[in-house]
Amino acid sequence: MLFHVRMTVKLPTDMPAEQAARLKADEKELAQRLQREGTWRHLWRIAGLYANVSIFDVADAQALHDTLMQLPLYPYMDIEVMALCRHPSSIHDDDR
Ligand SMILES: O=C(O)C[C@H]1C=CC(=O)O1
Repeated sequence: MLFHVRMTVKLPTDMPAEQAARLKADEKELAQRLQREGTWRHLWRIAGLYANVSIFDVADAQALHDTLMQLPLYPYMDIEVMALCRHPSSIHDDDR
């Protein structure tokens, strides 16, 4: 099942730089693993914002929830989710 996810990162302004750098590095490692595994299908920066638009490919809403909760930056993100289904005019066989 595909989900459109928008994540907006809001790190506390008083977070020590080292802690922020560690969180970002851990997030990057997991994000890249999930992309290699096919779970995190698309990851785009929203221009001008510390935010992204992503497409996740997971079994169901529970699996998406569990994946998002694992993200190191999860406690510092606002997350909006939209469930997606196949568009009848899509030419992409893997849109499901
Ligand atoms: O930078 C972000 O948008 C937040 C998060 C998502 C992937 C990643 O590496 O960090």
